[in-house]
Amino acid sequence: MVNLILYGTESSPPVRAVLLTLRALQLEHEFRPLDMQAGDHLKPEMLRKNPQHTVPMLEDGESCIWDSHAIIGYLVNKYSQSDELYPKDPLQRAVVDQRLHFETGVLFHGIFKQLQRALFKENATEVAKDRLAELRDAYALLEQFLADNPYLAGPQLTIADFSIVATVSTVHLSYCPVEDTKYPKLSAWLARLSSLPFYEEDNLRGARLLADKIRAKLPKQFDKLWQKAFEDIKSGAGKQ
Ligand SMILES: N[C@@H](CCC(=O)N[C@@H](CS)C(=O)NCC(=O)O)C(=O)O
Repeated sequence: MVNLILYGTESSPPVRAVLLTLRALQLEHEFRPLDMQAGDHLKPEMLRKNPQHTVPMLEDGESCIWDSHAIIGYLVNKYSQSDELYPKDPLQRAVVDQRLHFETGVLFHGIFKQLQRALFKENATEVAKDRLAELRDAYALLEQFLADNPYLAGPQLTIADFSIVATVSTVHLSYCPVEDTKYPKLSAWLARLSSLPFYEEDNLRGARLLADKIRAKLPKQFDKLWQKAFEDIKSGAGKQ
């Protein structure tokens, strides 16, 4: 009997990576929402469970595990009958791990968190050109990761796809659309992930929540052309 409790907020990309994994593995769990604005994650009982006070945080019986990448690997290792989502073969696993580290170091902490800090802590009203350039470089790398395969770590869906789609879909909907003409493989991959039956509930809904907050902070960057690109994407996003 599985006794899993996930703490977090659905707008958080790493939380959504865990939700996607739980769903793909059909694992029963309880989701305990935390109000991050109100500082729920900093309360003493939460700090005892996770001194780093980040979400997602997973409680499995007596054990607490945090960092989405550690959590999603753990879930497959412990609960999956098959190793498809996180292959045991050393080389295949190294490719998945590389993608997971890319998400942590480059996409999330290198780019996305910097943007969030600028917008929500420093009250910036534009995405700095350097930040956009870094993100486009990251998109170009992802395009290369997808050169020979439909998924980021090979011919089959893995936890690397869940981790990266949670962040990429958020920036795609908020300030840097994955344009089909520039990044055809990445755009097709996003559509492929979007067609998973649980994608809307476990990722898109939360991604939209956060993207709406980010876009509201960027009034100057939304001239008519820019706006139109987003309207097109938004209206098509649920159908992909
Ligand atoms: N690399 C971590 C990032 C976790 C993270 O920074 N989460 C944010 C929410 S998106 C958070 O908990 N921020 C609150 C804090 O750091 O106190 C992961 O993948 O779990």
